[in-house]
Amino acid sequence: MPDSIALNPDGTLHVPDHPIIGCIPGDGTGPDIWNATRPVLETAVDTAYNGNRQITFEELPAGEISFKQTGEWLPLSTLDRIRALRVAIKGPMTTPVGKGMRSLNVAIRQELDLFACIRPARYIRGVPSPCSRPAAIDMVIFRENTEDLYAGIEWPSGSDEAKEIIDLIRKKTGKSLAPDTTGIGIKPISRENTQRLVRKAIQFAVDHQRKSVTLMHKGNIMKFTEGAFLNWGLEVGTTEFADHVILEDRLWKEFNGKPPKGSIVLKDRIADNMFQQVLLRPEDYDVIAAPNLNGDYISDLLAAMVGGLGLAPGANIGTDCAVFEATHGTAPKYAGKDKVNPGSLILSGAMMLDHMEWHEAAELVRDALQQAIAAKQVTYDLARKIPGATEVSCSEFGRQICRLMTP
Ligand SMILES: NC(=O)C1=CN([C@@H]2O[C@H](COP(=O)(O)OP(=O)(O)OC[C@H]3O[C@@H](n4cnc5c(N)ncnc54)[C@H](OP(=O)(O)O)[C@@H]3O)[C@@H](O)[C@H]2O)C=CC1
Ligand SMILES: O=C(O)CCC(=O)C(=O)O
Ligand SMILES: [Mg+2]
Repeated sequence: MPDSIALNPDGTLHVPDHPIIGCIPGDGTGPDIWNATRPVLETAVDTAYNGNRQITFEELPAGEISFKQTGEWLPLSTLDRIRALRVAIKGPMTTPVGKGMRSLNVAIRQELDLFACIRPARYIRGVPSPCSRPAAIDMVIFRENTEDLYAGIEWPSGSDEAKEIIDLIRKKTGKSLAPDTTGIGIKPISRENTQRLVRKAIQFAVDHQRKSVTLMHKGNIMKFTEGAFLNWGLEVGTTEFADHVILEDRLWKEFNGKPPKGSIVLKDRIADNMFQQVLLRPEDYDVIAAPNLNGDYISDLLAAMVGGLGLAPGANIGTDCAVFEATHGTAPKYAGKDKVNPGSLILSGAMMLDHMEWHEAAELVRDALQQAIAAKQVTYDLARKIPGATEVSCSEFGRQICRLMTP
């Protein structure tokens, strides 16, 4: 009988052999990539466990489809059901620009307190990359997922609230802002939310024998938000992980730049420099911990470095539940055309299987995806850059991965 995933008293997951997992197909190209991904995950589980394990996907309403059917963009019942099921996978959802409702994707993360957005960027052989040494790219972003400018505290120019804040700023700082044309946005960054994110990033580095964790911030300019992110992050590293972590100045003073075996170098980089560093010296960067906006920006850059958004997976992880989703958005111009690369959601599904400790199935998915790329039967985004490649549709790419997994 299908059953929900539960939490053990120590916080680990208890996954039954027939778990129910929530799924939200999403908007735009979301249904295309979800329809290609679902059979891949089902086939992987069936093959890895000889039919003894099976996922039942339960579709949950959210986004445009939900609004048309129920009048609600993100029903509370969907959030409750994800809480109860503990694990879900979703396609992207549309957010209007400069007007309209706030992001449903961000709302899911905030409402479920999925505080860590984890986005690996690892080069897959055969994928075209704009970088000269793509094989050196193996980074994992830990993006704070609940606060920063994404908190959604903002007022439009000319509103009473904006004028009130502008008055307050004038009184407190003596600085005049143009009262009628200035829009106001608030950037909250807290010690608690920073430290739980950085803690998770360093713990990941310890558990996976990674070489460094880099705190990416703009603390020279935004001293009490991004600068505080750095200070609070360093505090976690140097107190809670003192046995593992070594700071860069000590690394050079005492070890001539060569980290002692088993240590994790805790670095910090100002955000603008960080963009050129990862491009020019990818081997020097490993785990990256960043506030929400920096994490969003660097995610798409790292995705481009390993082949584009079509191959960029992600996970939103909290204490009680987790929601897996691609890094990219709805790519609306391709919606319903069965064209885009489902690889990003397929690899997010592999992360989900790892999260459930179904590593054999996760490995099958990753291996088959690599084989499909090696066979040069790929979607448009890769086909346009791989000499001699044949373009296949989104669904065909998924079917090909299924075939490659089937004995
Ligand atoms: N988590 C979420 O649900 C997210 C939602 N969004 C939302 O999505 C909407 C569109 O955002 P936009 O800025 O255009 O960004 P998108 O990520 O949707 O698309 C940008 C470009 O990336 C490429 N791309 C995206 N997905 C794929 C894929 N699966 N396979 C191959 N290439 C892909 C395409 O490039 P090319 O044109 O070169 O083919 C596409 O035009 C917005 O409403 C935004 O708010 C955005 C990000 C995340
Ligand atoms: O929610 C959105 O519309 C955009 C979110 C986004 O870009 C991201 O999470 O990477
Ligand atoms: Mg983004």
